[in-house]
Amino acid sequence: MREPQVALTIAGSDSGGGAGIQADLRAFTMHGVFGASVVTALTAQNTVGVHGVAATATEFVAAQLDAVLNDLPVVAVKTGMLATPSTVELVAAYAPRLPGLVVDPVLVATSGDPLFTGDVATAYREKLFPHATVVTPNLHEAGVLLDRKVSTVDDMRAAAEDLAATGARCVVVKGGHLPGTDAVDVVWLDGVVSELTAPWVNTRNTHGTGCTFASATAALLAKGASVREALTGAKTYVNESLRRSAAWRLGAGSGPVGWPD
Ligand SMILES: Nc1ncnc2c1ncn2[C@@H]1O[C@H](COP(=O)(O)OP(=O)(O)OP(=O)(O)O)[C@@H](O)[C@H]1O
Ligand SMILES: Cc1ncc(COP(=O)(O)O)c(N)n1
Repeated sequence: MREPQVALTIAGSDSGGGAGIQADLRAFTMHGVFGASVVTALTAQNTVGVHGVAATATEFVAAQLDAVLNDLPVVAVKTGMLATPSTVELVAAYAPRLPGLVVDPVLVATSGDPLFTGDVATAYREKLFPHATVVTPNLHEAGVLLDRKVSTVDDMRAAAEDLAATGARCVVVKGGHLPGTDAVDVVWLDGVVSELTAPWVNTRNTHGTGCTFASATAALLAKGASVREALTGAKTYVNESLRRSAAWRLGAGSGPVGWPD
C-alpha cells in the first residue's frame, strides 16, 4: 500500500477562502500532496479587508502540533500567519520535528490590515529563521524584518543577503508589489543570489499569492524536489494561478488567486 506524501501548514484561517490555510490546502491538493493544518488564528476576512482576528491560545497550537506530528509522516511544512511572538517561539521549539520548513513571515494582508501583534519580527529573525529551509518575505515584510525600506531590486538583493545571515538556508524576497514587465523575486540560496522571474499578470485578484507560492514550494519539497526546483515550480504555479484569476471576478476587493487549468 502506498502512503501519500504529507505536508503541514501552520497558519491562520481566511474566512473568505482566498489566503491562509484555505489557500495552502488548495495548493497542496493541486500538487497531489495530503495536507494537515494547524490553525494559529481565525480571521473574519473577505476580499475587502480583515474585520477581526482571534489568535489561537499558544497551548492549543501546541496541542494541534502534537496531534499531527505524533500520527502523520509530515515531510514538509509551511508556516503562514503566526500572529504572536509566543506562537513564533513555539513553532521554533518544534523545529527539530518540522522537516522542509518554508517560513512565510506573514505580517499584513493584501488589504493592508495587520495580521500580528507584538514584536514578531525579532522572534522570526532570532528564533525561527535559523531553522528554515526557505524564508519568503514580500517587500514590506523584508522592510519590517530589517527595519529599513526595501523597494527596489537592489534593495531586495541586499535584504535577501542580510536575512540569510539569520541562518536560513534560502531566502526569497518576493517582488509581487513591484510591477514591471516581469514579476521579479530575489533568491539567496547557499551563498548565491539570483532572480526568479515570470511575466507580470495584469490583475487585481492577487489575494493569496504569497500563501500559494510558499505552500506550493512546501508541496514540491514534499515530493522530493530540490530547493531550486521547488521555487521554480512554485513560481510557475503561481503565475498560472494568476492567469486564471485575471479572468474572474469574486468579491468587491482584491479577489482570490485561482489555480491552473
Ligand atoms: N501581478 C503579478 N504577476 C505575476 N506574478 C505576481 C504578481 N503578483 C505577485 N506575483 C508573484 O506571486 C508571488 C507572491 O508574491 P507577493 O509579493 O505578491 O507576495 P505576498 O505579498 O506575500 O502575497 P499577497 O500579494 O498575497 O499579499 C511572487 O512570486 C510574485 O512575484
Ligand atoms: C489568514 C491569512 N493568512 C495570510 C494572509 C496573507 O495573504 P495575503 O497577503 O494574500 O492577503 C491573509 N490575508 N490571511
